[in-house]
Amino acid sequence: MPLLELKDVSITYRGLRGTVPAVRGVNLTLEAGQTLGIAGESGSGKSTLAMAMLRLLPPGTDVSGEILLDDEDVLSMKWGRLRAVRWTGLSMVFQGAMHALNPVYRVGQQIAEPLELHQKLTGSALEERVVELLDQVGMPAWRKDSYPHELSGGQRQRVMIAMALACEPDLIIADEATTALDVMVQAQVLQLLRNLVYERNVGLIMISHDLSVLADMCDRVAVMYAGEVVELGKGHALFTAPRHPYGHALGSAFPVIGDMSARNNPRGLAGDPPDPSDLPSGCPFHPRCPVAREDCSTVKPELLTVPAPDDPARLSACLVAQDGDPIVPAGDPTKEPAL
Ligand SMILES: Nc1ncnc2c1ncn2[C@@H]1O[C@H](COP(=O)(O)OP(=O)(O)OP(=O)(O)O)[C@@H](O)[C@H]1O
Repeated sequence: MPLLELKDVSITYRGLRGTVPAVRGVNLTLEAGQTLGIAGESGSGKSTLAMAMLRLLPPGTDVSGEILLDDEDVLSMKWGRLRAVRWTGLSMVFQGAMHALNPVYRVGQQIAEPLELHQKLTGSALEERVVELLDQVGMPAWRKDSYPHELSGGQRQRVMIAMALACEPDLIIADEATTALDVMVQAQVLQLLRNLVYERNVGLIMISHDLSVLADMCDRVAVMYAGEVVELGKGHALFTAPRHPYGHALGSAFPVIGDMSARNNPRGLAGDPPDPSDLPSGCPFHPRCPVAREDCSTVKPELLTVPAPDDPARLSACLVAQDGDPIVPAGDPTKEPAL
């Protein structure tokens, strides 16, 4: 049984300016001890999906489908159970730690809170655990007495990670958790997350704009476009041999670790992602797609198996790739993906 299973998850925001279908029909699974990356441009629905897993979306938002954590549907949990699950089952490290920490409490108190509440720790046992958690994220014990404004951005982010680890959750969702950190601290935090996965069999979901981090860290990566998963495959293979033109464009816009040709040929993608409340017909990517055919504007591609080297189970929602045709136009300056 997978640790996490998302079945046909769709999410629609409802507001004064109408409805926004931000996530549509997402199916994903994650096993314990595995890392799943979620990639995609800004607005593709990555954070919305993560917030739904913790049921943190604004009231009135429609969420359909199932989000099964250890076979228990997060969407139908009672409030008390959900509160416990948010720390002990899955926890999230948000982007922007400054806003997530409470400015009037010392960081040690903030790390202690879930431990008091959910693990009933008190006194010296509580203090020891706080210090141990700070140590795990590379911070000295005396930092427990600091206020958030006395810490650097990287230190605050590490405090957030210590809080997320506090109750030893089975699943951690890291949403751009390392993006704002300098390279050295980022490497430290990534190593910490890796250790948790390997040593404690934690499941990790990493949401990041930094594809080199995803390629390096993740067993599998889901590429999202306009609220849908358009490609799903093995971490590194997905960026070296994409099977969707959007995956290719994303991969060639960012350097992939160890692939100097991509580094020398960074290339952005023309145009903007579509407005989720006014999606194009057919494949939502077709207006920006360099290899779109006529039927791409009328036929909505399903997510089907399109094998790639080292990744026979790759899934791609692209009619061109599904027909075995090149997903990169002739003469494209970026590296042709291996066929
Ligand atoms: N509270 C909200 N009300 C209405 N629409 C929203 C709300 N939050 C997000 N959206 C819309 O939902 C879509 C998905 O947004 P989301 O933040 O999930 O994308 P993302 O891929 O995480 O982007 P980023 O990388 O910038 O965080 C966007 O079109 C966004 O404008």
